[in-house]
Amino acid sequence: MTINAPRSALTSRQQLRKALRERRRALSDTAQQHAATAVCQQLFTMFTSQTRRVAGYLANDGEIMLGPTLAACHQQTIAVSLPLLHPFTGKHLLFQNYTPTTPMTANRFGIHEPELNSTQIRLLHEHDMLLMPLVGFDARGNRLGMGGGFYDRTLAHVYRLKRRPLLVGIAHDCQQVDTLPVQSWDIPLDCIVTPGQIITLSLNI
Ligand SMILES: Nc1nc2c(c(=O)[nH]1)N(C=O)[C@@H](CNc1ccc(C(=O)N[C@@H](CCC(=O)O)C(=O)O)cc1)CN2
Ligand SMILES: Nc1ncnc2c1ncn2[C@@H]1O[C@H](COP(=O)(O)OP(=O)(O)OP(=O)(O)O)[C@@H](O)[C@H]1O
Repeated sequence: MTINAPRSALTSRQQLRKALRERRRALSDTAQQHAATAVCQQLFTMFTSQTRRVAGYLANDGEIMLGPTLAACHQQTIAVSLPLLHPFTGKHLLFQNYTPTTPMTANRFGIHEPELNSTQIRLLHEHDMLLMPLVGFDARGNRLGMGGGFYDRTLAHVYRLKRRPLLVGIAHDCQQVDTLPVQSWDIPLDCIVTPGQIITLSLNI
């Protein structure tokens, strides 16, 4: 598939990404800890007795930490997966089962990910919820990520699945902007969770 976008749209996306990444990196440790706890509480209002497996991430670059959420999932026997960069394409993500004893390794961005173990890979449809770190978002559910297109490529066919995970963006409130330029390849989110709000965008919730 060839994906084209006007140069002006790409530039403003890049400028916005830089500004919003600086904004979240500027948050204090205390603000980060409050955010992590608040998001954990928000997410646990969304989990149900049917929630069996959630894909998270290990925070990087000022993203909201999911430590409290993943620990609470572990306690409540909700299985957790983490993303790892696809070893062959390098452009997609795989999701692998994660427990506190999983061997980890740093990927090419310095983010820790599970060491590849094919028996522990979990497919998209095996997840009830995918928690995706956002660089920016708007109230309509448009999302800006790190710019690698990893989530967009990985989720390109998610709507064709018979059973699919809820797509939940996680961000600080200060990452909200009025309107984000939309790209043709963007995958709409079902919901955005911040420490201060839950924005519901689809009827699936
Ligand atoms: N915590 C976390 N894990 C994640 C993601 C994420 O956004 N957050 N990803 C979501 O996609 C994937 C990794 N994607 C990333 C894309 C760009 C950069 C990044 O820092 N880029 C640098 C340039 C780095 C380089 O090329 O050496 C930069 O833009 O400054 C990091 C991760 C998989 N794991
Ligand atoms: N389905 C796809 N197939 C091929 N390339 C894609 C696809 N989706 C996105 N891309 C490419 O990925 C690049 C980054 O996209 P974009 O700026 O939307 O990143 P992002 O949404 O911030 O990143 P991410 O998905 O990693 O969070 C774009 O250059 C785009 O061409």
